[in-house]
Amino acid sequence: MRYHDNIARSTEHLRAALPLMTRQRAALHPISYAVWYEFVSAINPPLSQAVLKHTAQGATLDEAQTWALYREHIGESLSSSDAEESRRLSEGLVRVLDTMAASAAEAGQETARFDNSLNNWVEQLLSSPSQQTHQDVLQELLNGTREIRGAMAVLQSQLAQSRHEISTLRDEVQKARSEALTDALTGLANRRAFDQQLSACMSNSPAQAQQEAPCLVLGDIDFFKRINDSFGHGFGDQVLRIVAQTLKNVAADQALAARVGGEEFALLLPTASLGQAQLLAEKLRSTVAAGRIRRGNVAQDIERVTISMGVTQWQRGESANSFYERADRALYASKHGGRNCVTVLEAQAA
Ligand SMILES: Nc1nc2c(ncn2[C@@H]2O[C@H](COP(=O)(O)OP(=O)(O)OP(=O)(O)O)[C@@H](O)[C@H]2O)c(=O)[nH]1
Repeated sequence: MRYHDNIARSTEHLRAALPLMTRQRAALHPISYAVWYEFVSAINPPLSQAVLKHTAQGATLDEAQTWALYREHIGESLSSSDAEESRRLSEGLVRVLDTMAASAAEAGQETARFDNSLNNWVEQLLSSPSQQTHQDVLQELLNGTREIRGAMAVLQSQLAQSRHEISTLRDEVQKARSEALTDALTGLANRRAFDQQLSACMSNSPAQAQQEAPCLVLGDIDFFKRINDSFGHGFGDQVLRIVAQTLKNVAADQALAARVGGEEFALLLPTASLGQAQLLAEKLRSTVAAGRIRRGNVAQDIERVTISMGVTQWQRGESANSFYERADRALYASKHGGRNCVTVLEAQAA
């Protein structure tokens, strides 16, 4: 998932995006919402520039332009499940907006009618000295006021209902966002969250060569297939959850812990020396190796679980792929070196 604003920020973006969206010629659908959300949250500079270019001198975006901007600057980064979730939530948003717009229009008509009546009544009062006319007009005024009060009460309750729906939608957006970044089995960050953090880490890394750059620790459970084959997939899952918990404990607040593949894990340290990353990897390796995992209620320990690790540090200017591949090479050096060990690969030596 590419969006990680908290509720307050995303509500601000929603408020900023809605008026912009409704000003365009394109319909209010998930695609236009994605374009305007990314525009107002400034997370996608190329998209923002393209939008500004298209909307220079008061021009508005039509359907085809909106889709083209989406395809060129957003589309490929969204998975189909994101798109489906986004479609569902945006439909909800459009429904709420439609209801609010209809209620506001109705209340507006009601107020205009009342205003007309008021003018008539004032004219009648001023032009007729008759007591009876005065009484009739006052009665009509009373009835008219009751009606407008009733219409306002309906509008207020519809607005309260819309507020409630928006708040539910906001919660759903938040939940969807968090689910899209979390590995369902282990609760760790998933590969997508990891990739996002990795590129954020690389772009936020200080330019000075003497400051520490991000380090990456990759770990892969040894002979995991054998664990699955011997004790079943359910037990394999349990092992994955326990190793993930160990990762979380070891990483604490020093590193992002993620499950990046079936039985493959990663620790991303935003700023650390290679030595510190190696120490963390060693701590993780030894903690996993020292643990014993019990199968259900059977009071019998299985063979210990071990994990092989690869460690490296980002070299300024290199791509995320090259950084990740070096950590992977270090990991496979550990596998070929007998497993249950840590291999460190420096960028210059790779
Ligand atoms: N239980 C369970 N197994 C999984 C999951 N994802 C992948 N696997 C299994 O993980 C196993 C990985 O096996 P291999 O890639 O052969 O690796 P390995 O047996 O750990 O061997 P080495 O890595 O060489 O030590 C496969 O049997 C996959 O089916 C999962 O979510 N749950």
